[in-house]
Amino acid sequence: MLALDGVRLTQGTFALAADWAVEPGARLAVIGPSGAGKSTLLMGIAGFIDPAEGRITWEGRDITGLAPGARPVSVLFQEENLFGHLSVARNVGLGLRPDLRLDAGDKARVEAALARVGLPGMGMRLPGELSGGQRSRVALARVLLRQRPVLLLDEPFAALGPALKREMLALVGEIADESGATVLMVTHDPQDARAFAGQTVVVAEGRAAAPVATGPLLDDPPDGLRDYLG
Ligand SMILES: Nc1ncnc2c1ncn2[C@@H]1O[C@H](COP(=O)(O)OP(=O)(O)OP(=O)(O)O)[C@@H](O)[C@H]1O
Repeated sequence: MLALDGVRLTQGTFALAADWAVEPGARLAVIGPSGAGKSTLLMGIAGFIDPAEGRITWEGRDITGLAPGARPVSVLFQEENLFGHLSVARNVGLGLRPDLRLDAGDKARVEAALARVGLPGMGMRLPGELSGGQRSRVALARVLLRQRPVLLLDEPFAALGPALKREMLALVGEIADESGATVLMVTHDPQDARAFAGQTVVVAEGRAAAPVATGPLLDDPPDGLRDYLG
């Protein structure tokens, strides 16, 4: 279980409170107005922002003081997640070994991860030689290899067209099901939330609310959320 226990995250004068927990394997959409603190929430869980108050636990273990790399967490951001000068295989290999000293077994795992995301045999290419959708798949392959139980997605496919975005969300869903990962995904698109996430966290007015069932929330949103959804 991932638990946010009386957590308060601050960035400058901005503050966000969160006090809830999610079961392992849950899929959560994180929605709310621009600037409300969705990325702040993810960065707090990932360890890029230290909470001013409270603690974050994973399976009962306090992870609040751990560096990002030591947390049971992988993050996929919206911006390009790849190094342009490294081959696709080496970009993926970074998920296994940041020093890129990959032995034969590591290389086989990289190739298997590329095959899993539908890019078999593409390892020698540079990211610039791939389409946007293929680059998203490479970033996903790296996350897959890291095998962390919590996956944080910050609008990772916002730059893709609707059909490609649906395809990528379906792929993330399949991979999350296979690995049992807990997934939190920031999105501005209610359709993504419906398609991908059984539960939704609404971030607004300085609070990341406890997750609630996505369908009923979007069918009959509270006033503040209704304004945001338009
Ligand atoms: N480095 C920073 N220093 C000070 N304030 C910051 C910093 N980064 C973000 N903020 C403020 O924190 C608040 C929350 O930002 P955050 O990026 O978490 O919002 P968001 O909900 O993810 O927005 P969007 O949907 O636009 O990406 C904003 O008011 C922002 O101005």
